[in-house]
Amino acid sequence: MEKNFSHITVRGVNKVFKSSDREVVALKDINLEIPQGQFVCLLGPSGCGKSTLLNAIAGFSPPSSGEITADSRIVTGPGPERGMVFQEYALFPWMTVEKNIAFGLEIKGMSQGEINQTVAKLLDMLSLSDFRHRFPKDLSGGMRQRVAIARVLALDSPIMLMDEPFGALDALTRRNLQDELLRIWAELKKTIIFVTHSIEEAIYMADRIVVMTYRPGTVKRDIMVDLPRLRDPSAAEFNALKRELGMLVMEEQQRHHNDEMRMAAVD
Ligand SMILES: Nc1ncnc2c1ncn2[C@@H]1O[C@H](COP(=O)(O)OP(=O)(O)OP(=O)(O)O)[C@@H](O)[C@H]1O
Repeated sequence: MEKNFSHITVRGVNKVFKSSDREVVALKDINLEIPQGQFVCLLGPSGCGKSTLLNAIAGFSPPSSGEITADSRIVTGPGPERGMVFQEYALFPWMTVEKNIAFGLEIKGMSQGEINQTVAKLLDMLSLSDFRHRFPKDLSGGMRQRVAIARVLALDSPIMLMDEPFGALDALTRRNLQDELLRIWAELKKTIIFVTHSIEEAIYMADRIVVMTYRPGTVKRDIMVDLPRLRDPSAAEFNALKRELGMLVMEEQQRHHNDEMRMAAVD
């Protein structure tokens, strides 16, 4: 039997949303092979299907047709090998930071000793130790997102799916967390699929950038980024790639705009 070396495969995936008066082809014939340990950014303007694709890989919303595998198993729903980090933190407001991180481990039935050890390691890794007894409402956006990342890391999933995780943060906090995530990724060798509509963020973070088209969502360009890390956003190569990607994204942004104008004329 042929061995599957890709950590995630997406084969011939289509997704159509149907309502009484219209049909939206959110994904059309998406094919991706993602090896273990790769950091992939899905890039494109609003509405090009980035979240739809991520949710299909997460198993939250199955494709209309096609097949997705993770760890060589067909995805039919959420699974422990895939952890998800959302833009909106998704923390339990009634639990402290350490309880939020411990929650998934308690569900898994881990012993209290092991839980304490894992939580302490993650608090340290994400510089949260001084905040362990705080509730989410008493944390900044950046700190909350650190807790959200720690929660997913606690489950030790080899695959992390991240939907605009830093989209709501100010520029400085965002860069800080980007650096933390790169450090954790290098240390723990996770496979990461990271949705963003920031071109700079994609170039700063990714091994590979998949640029998507607006309606139907297809793969417009699949680019390997081989700039040395840590990347310097002021470097000439960084900016050359930024210009190239800017053109690609702008074309899709324009299609989005034209579509909205057409819809407004019909309504
Ligand atoms: N539940 C749904 N029902 C109907 N249409 C949907 C649904 N979810 C998404 N869509 C449509 O599918 C297309 C892709 O949406 P999706 O949210 O995946 O795009 P995106 O690239 O993630 O955008 P954003 O950056 O704004 O989150 C859009 O045209 C959207 O309107």
